[in-house]
This record gives sequence, structure tokens and C-alpha cells, in this order.
Amino acid sequence: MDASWQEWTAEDAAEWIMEPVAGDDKYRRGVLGVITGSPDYPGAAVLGVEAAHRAGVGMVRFTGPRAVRAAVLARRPETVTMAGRVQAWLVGSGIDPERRSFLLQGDLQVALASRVPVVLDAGGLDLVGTHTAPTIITPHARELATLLTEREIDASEQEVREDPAGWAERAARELGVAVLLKGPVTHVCDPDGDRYTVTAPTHWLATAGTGDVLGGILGALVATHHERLATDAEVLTSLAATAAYVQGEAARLASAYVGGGPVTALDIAEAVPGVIGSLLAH
Ligand SMILES: NC(=O)C1=CN([C@@H]2O[C@H](COP(=O)(O)OP(=O)(O)OC[C@H]3O[C@@H](n4cnc5c(N)ncnc54)[C@H](OP(=O)(O)O)[C@@H]3O)[C@@H](O)[C@H]2O)[C@@H](O)CC1
Ligand SMILES: Nc1ncnc2c1ncn2[C@@H]1O[C@H](COP(=O)(O)OP(=O)(O)O)[C@@H](O)[C@H]1O
Repeated sequence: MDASWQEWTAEDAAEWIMEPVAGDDKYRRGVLGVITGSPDYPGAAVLGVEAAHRAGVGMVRFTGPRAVRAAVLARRPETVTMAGRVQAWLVGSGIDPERRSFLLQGDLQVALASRVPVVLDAGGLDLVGTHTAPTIITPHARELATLLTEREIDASEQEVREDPAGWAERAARELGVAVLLKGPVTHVCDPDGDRYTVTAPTHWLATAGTGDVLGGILGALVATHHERLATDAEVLTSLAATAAYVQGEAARLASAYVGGGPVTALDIAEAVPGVIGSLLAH
């Protein structure tokens, strides 16, 4: 690996966990707006919302089709489905970009016009460049290749897998946003030259829905750091590296709990509070 990439450590991550203080309430802590899931992929919405709650956000406001809302509320009744002000957005997990409904297009326009920081995942990746708010994209190799090819930068999934550092940097430069490129080693960078890696501590992470969980953790961290982000958008990369670190450690912890056995995405979300607790004790 290129020596200019810095591996993110527990000490680094511990600096980016916002602990509540006496003067806080749910709004001061930060509200995350979530537009994820679809009738085809309701589970992605459930997983992201679960992870955001577990990562310690003030509130989650969820927007989505009725059946998806019902699934989210069945798992996490703490979620608010009434529209209102938010401090950050998580958009795209479990959404098919080819099948965005009229209603969804309207919700996306409102979200992206609000100028608060945005995490774009999966079916929201093509929205990059349509708004001016601080933005981080969270593709895996195939999604990054597709996104770049759509912007007339030819890239194949194989090429991205072979040189994730190079393609993550190129994407950040060409698209003008922060990039978290998922993989066994996750690469996080931005156009200003911040470059961090997070090496997954277990390969059990390679299972359906763990990326949706990562989106929820990152959304929560972005929402809880909204005040800092208002003056310093560059910290998006530190928050993203922290999210990947927390996700990886949660997977390790969940797997250790079953003697090194397999974990599901929901197991990982449920292990997030334990990881955050140990980071705070650091
Ligand atoms: N619980 C949920 O709701 C979950 C929801 N999720 C949500 O799903 C959405 C899509 O995410 P993704 O990563 O699958 O997207 P994408 O890059 O388009 O991949 C498609 C490519 O994979 C390939 N392929 C398919 N099957 C294959 C096979 N058996 N073996 C080998 N290849 C196979 C397929 O190839 P094809 O079959 O077309 O030849 C195509 O190239 C996204 O919104 C995400 O958030 C996920 O997080 C999971 C949990
Ligand atoms: N071989 C691997 N070892 C460890 N972690 C992996 C491996 N492959 C993928 N990951 C991680 O698993 C997660 C998968 O996310 P993603 O590809 O978005 O899947 P999904 O869409 O099913 O949620 C990412 O956080 C990625 O970094």
C-alpha cells in the first residue's frame, strides 16, 4: 500500500465519537434524515436506520414508501416519519436508481436543496454533483466503476479492485467530493488530500447488508458533528474512517461473541454500542 495512506486507529476513531452533555437534547445532538429502501429492498432501510440509532444519533427522520416505513417502525419505533428539519442526510441504500418514483424524486430534491451534509450510497450515487452541500459517497468497487463510467471516465470493477487507492483518489478529484470506497481495505479520501485506510478485522463482513449498516453509522456521525461540519467540511473523511472502523470492530465483536463464527448485518448493528462504549473509555 502507498505509504501516504494512513491506517485509521482506535485512538483516531475515539476522537470522533460525540458524547452527550448535560445541555443536550435530541435536536442539539443532531437529527439524521434517511431516504433509503424501496419495496424491492425494504431491509436496507431497516438496517441503516437500526445502525444510525445504535451509533447514538439524536433522532432519525425516515422518508420512504408506506411498506418500507412500516418495516422500519416495526424494528425501531424510535424513528420519526414526520417530515421536518434535519442536520444531515443519508440517501440511496436499497434504492434502484432506474426505478425512482415521482414522490421519491421530490423527496430527494428537497433533501439535496437543504444544504446540510449528505451521505450518498448505492442507488443515490448518481446524484453526486447535483447539489452543493458537503458530500461523501460510499460505493463498492462495482458501483464506483459504474459511477465513473457514467461520467465518461472509463473504469471497470476489476480495475477498481486492483487499485482501490488510485481510483478512490481519482474519484474524489474528478467528482469533487469525499469518497469512502468499500472493500476488505476501505479507502477514504477527499479532494484536499486526506487519505485514510481501514482494514477490516474480519472477512465475515462480506455479507449482504453490511454496507447499509455502514451508511447508518456514518449518517449518525455526520449528524452528531453537524456544528463542526458547518465550518469545516473536511472532517467528513475523519467521520467516514471512524464509521468504517466502528463497523469493522462491531463485526469483530459480534463474531467473537459466537466464537469466531459468522455474523449478520443486524448482528453488526447491534454490536455498535459496545464498540462506541469502548472507544469512549479510550
Ligand atoms: N436486505 C437488503 O435490503 C439489502 C439491500 N441491498 C441493496 O441492494 C442494492 C444493490 O446492491 P448490490 O451491491 O447488489 O448492487 P450492484 O452493484 O448493482 O450488484 C449487482 C451485481 O451483482 C451481480 N450479481 C447478482 N447476483 C449474483 C450472484 N449470485 N453471483 C454473482 N454476481 C451476482 C449482478 O450481476 P448479474 O446477475 O446482473 O449478471 C450485478 O452485476 C443496493 O441498493 C443495496 O443497498 C444490499 O445491501 C443487500 C441487502
Ligand atoms: N472480503 C472482505 N473482507 C472484509 N470486509 C469486506 C470484504 N468485502 C467487503 N467488505 C466490507 O463489507 C461491506 C459490504 O458493503 P456493500 O458492498 O455495500 O454490501 P451491501 O450492499 O450488501 O450492504 C463493506 O463495508 C466492505 O468494506
